[in-house]
Amino acid sequence: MAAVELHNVSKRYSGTTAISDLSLSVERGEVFGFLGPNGAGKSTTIDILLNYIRPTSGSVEILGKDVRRNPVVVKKRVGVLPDQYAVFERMSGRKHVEFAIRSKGADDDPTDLLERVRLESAADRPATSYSKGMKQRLMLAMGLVGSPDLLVLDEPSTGLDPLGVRVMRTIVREERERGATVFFSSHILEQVEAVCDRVGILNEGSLVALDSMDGLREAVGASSQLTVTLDRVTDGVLDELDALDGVTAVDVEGESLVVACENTAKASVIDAVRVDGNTVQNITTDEPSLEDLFVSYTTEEP
Ligand SMILES: Nc1ncnc2c1ncn2[C@@H]1O[C@H](COP(=O)(O)OP(=O)(O)OP(=O)(O)O)[C@@H](O)[C@H]1O
Repeated sequence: MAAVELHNVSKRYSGTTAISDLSLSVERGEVFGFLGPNGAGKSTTIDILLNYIRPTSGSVEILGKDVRRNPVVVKKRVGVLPDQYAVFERMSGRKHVEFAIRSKGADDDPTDLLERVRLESAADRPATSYSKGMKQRLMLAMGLVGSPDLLVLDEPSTGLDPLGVRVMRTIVREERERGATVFFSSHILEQVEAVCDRVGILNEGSLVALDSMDGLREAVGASSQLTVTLDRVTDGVLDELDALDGVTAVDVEGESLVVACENTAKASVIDAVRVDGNTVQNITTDEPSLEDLFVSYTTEEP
């Protein structure tokens, strides 16, 4: 049984399509990164899967239950770190956690939860006096109440200090070890890269990539750009490169050739440019990063 299933979900606001026919399945025990630039539709998707808003069409199942037909069951088994939150006036961090425990009918020890998010020394201060990162860690402690089967983290790294980023990563790993599923949304690839098993990239309301981190790395690593500076660029060199398998583009910049090619073709490129007795003066390679891949998926046709 999947932890999260979206079946052909669309959401239209007057004049705006926020989500378009989105289908997605997240397995139990998986840490899933939900990536996309601002306005891609991440929060809308999360609001639909948490049953905060109704989709225009399509349906959502969480842990095998339709969220519209079983809202209470779903709520009990899901922990959320929301994108937007406010703390209660005059209530300490500890009181916030105790409130969450009561609301969920759980029996967690508030001190344990506050220690997990490294707020033990500030636990009895009013939460209104916390920094943004501390408030976010407090919300995370509240999301962990009741050992949820699914933890939904909406943009969890915004506003976090380095300690907060470490706490977040540790907790995601601990939750995965416990067997929980984590659905982690972010517009920052680096933050999902460190913890996620699989990522989906959302752009303008549609999923444009869905792969394991390793799969994405392979896709990125499969091609690179070589810049080869020669003593002179001859027609013979260009003909040789044109004829090579795995070369996708060649640009001439003065005495340099900028060659886009598959990684496996790099050695042949270096051999080919030596035709006509040319001498190689310099070679540099430019490997695209996962960040480049994210940008390419979200700004142009991949
Ligand atoms: N209540 C609303 N009324 C009208 N349009 C909305 C509403 N909520 C979201 N939208 C639009 O839907 C689209 C998706 O917004 P959404 O907030 O889901 O994106 P996001 O990926 O979460 O962005 P961000 O990273 O900035 O939070 C945007 O074009 C947004 O303007």
